[in-house]
Amino acid sequence: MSTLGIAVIGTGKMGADHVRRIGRTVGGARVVAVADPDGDRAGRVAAELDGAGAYTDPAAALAAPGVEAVLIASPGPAHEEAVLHALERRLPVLCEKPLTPDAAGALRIMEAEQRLGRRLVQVGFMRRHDAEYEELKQLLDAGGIGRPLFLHCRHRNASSPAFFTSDMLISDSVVHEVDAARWLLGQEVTAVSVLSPTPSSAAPEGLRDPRLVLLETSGGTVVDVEIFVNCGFGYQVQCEAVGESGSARIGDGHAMVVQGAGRWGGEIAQDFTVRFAEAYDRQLRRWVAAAGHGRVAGADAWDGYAAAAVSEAGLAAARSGVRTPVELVERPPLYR
Ligand SMILES: NC(=O)c1ccc[n+]([C@@H]2O[C@H](COP(=O)([O-])OP(=O)(O)OC[C@H]3O[C@@H](n4cnc5c(N)ncnc54)[C@H](O)[C@@H]3O)[C@@H](O)[C@H]2O)c1
Ligand SMILES: O[C@H]1[C@H](O)[C@@H](O)[C@H](O)[C@@H](O)[C@H]1O
Repeated sequence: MSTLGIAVIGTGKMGADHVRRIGRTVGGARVVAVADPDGDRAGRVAAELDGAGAYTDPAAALAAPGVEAVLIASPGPAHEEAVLHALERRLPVLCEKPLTPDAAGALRIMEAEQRLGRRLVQVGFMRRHDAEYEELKQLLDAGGIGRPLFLHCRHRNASSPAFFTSDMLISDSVVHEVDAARWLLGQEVTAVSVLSPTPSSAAPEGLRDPRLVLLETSGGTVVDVEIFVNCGFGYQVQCEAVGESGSARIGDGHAMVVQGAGRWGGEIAQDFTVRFAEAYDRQLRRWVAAAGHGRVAGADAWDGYAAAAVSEAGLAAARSGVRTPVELVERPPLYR
């Protein structure tokens, strides 16, 4: 059986995790090159692989022998350049979220794809591949709880990395809920408001954590998102949909519940690599299968662009304290 040769750009936490998944749990693909400006890190990841080249320059990794597809797991601001290089080579791309932190960068990627006349870019919005999210979408699509009125979302991380900024609570974290809401509801987000309480005393100095983000949608649904990236106790991603005739909730965790000594309870995942392990596997398997045929199997560049436009409006709303409308360009035919 032929296998898809993948170059992985960025070998930090997520890139190294994807490399392990491609080797262990995803069939039909192999990593043939990795790139990271931190050459030691790239070298350590490549050393675990059979014959993969390690590079400090992403462009050199894309030009390496056997590269047929690209997985980008560098920080968000570096995504645009890497995606455009991959498109110049007509390579299918799985780009970690956010596609770009800003709408203008995502538009440039869409323009490059339109010049090629093909969609080659998939965005790593992995919740679209999570079994619980898929079940909720099926229920909503089937009208199982009637017209959706609210999505109540909670997104909590045990702690944030040192490089995390107040803007990233919106552009790097809430961007997941933006995509999930657009996908679950089949609607665009039209306006954003942000409320920021007095920061938690556990938040690093200067970080506006937590925040409450309100999204209004084209179909009149209201989505509230609590984002709290230093909650201390674990990784929690929950979503309750409330419709005209019922409600449905996902993300409560399904670990064993233990009762004893006047208490009952279970464990909370500490990290996204645990909570979304199966979703990352499924995302990779679907992408590998689709990329082999020049297709995408998940969020595309339009979805990446729409999410970036909502993030931009969210950042403006957070600064001004004023409800901010989302301006989208007309959806090009390639993405309809
Ligand atoms: N889908 C998810 O649940 C999820 C989870 C975590 C991270 N992410 C995303 O994955 C990406 C990486 O996040 P991370 O947590 O692994 O960060 P990280 O800091 O652990 O790793 C980033 C790596 O990219 C390297 N890098 C920096 N600039 C680069 C460039 N120009 N080209 C190539 N590599 C470069 C860094 O040296 C580092 O090794 C981000 O886009 C992040 O939002 C997604
Ligand atoms: O980059 C990470 C990742 O996307 C996680 O899924 C999310 O929970 C974090 O908030 C974010 O910082």
